[in-house]
Amino acid sequence: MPKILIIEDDTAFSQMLSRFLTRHQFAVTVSISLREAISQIKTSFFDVILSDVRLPEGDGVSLLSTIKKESPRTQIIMMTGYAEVKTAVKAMKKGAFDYISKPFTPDSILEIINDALKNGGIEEKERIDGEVVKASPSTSDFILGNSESSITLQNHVQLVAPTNMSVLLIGESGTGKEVTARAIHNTSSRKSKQFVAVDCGAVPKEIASSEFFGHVKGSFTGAVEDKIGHFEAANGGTLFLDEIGNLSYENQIQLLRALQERRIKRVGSTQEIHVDLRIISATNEDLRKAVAEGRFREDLYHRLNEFSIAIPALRERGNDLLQFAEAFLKKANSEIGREVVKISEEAKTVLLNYAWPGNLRELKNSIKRAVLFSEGASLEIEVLPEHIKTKTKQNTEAKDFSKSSYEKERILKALKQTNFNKSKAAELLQMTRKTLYNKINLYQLDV
Ligand SMILES: Nc1ncnc2c1ncn2[C@@H]1O[C@H](COP(=O)(O)OP(=O)(O)OP(=O)(O)O)[C@@H](O)[C@H]1O
Repeated sequence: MPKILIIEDDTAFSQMLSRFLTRHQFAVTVSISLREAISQIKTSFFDVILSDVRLPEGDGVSLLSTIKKESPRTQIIMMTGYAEVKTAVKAMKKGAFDYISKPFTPDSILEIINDALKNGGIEEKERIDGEVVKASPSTSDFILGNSESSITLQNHVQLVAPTNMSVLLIGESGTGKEVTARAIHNTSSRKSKQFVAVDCGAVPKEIASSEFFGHVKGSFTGAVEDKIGHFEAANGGTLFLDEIGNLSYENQIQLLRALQERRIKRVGSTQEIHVDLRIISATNEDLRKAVAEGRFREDLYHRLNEFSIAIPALRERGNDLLQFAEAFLKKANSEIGREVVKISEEAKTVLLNYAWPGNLRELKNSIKRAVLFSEGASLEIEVLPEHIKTKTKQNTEAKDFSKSSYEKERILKALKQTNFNKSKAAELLQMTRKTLYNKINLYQLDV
């Protein structure tokens, strides 16, 4: 169960928030002062800290460096009043994950927490900790697009969704593989059952069996209670295996066996459990190459790849980019309480001229930041990040980001620029830290 620390001196508000988050299966601790919060952080680990900006003993931003030092994996979300946006921006520059303006809606706080957990490499939405939380089928935000590549994508999704075929989604980071997997699940007959997403790169090899198949109490040190695994959690529904290429060879064998037999055993148990699930997996590397190099089992590759879908890079989606940008603008407005109603023509030209190596995720983040810096009702060129204005498709030339040599070079450069601070490098590269760690492993970078 993800752990959240709320730092807030308004006790009525913190109690209400605490009750709400507890109902949504978070383990919540509340601190009413900075001093109390510091002692909590020193003694316990929190996945996410929600801190008020203004606290009686000082500003919540001053806590950031202590948190980053004591617990670098913890994601911090600042809660602000409308007048405190500048402080929030300062907090984000100092490493806070995001901020939210008070008053906020229950949906928006849940969404930011989910994003923060994802950023920290924790799969939250369908977390499995003795109990299963149903994924919310959020297709309402899903944008189809009108470009040829978007239409082909849509046709493939429609075609394969009603079947039981295993689907392999192939695309660069941030192109929307997880969103597509959810769309397939939500259009399938399994939609009323669980969609469970697992980041295979984040599952430590040693405990992968327990993560996938569960365990019984006492089966190993640390198995203090019975736990169901991802397979059982997704029973009847869809299991989404993200970054499948990162699964160790040994774990590939276990996965293949479970898929062939459609039966699993919890670690430490002899009882077989029948599982009926659909597998959707995703990769941003060429798995055929991994097979040829002996890093990925061919039999598993064929089992996962009954149908493959290439998710187009944003630069291949033509003017759909503006449709995405406008939808992200609306979303950012509602999340951060702004009313930027349009994107200026000059800013649109800049957006269309940039190559977007980080794809939709990079566009979404750039629009959100631009909304944050916008002062009027129109998003102007000035609030767009500098590199977007200078690095156009033309001067990025044919340096296709999907080509690993270019990507590796870019990652190394960003790491050097940030003095090997991975959070900052990930920010610069417009990718999540999780993706950066995966890529460091993939390219075997010694950093
Ligand atoms: N069709 C879409 N409509 C609206 N938003 C989208 C769409 N596709 C992707 N997004 C947004 O783009 C971002 C990246 O999407 P997603 O996480 O699915 O990408 P991914 O390819 O799985 O990334 P990674 O390889 O890094 O795991 C998310 O914020 C998602 O909400």
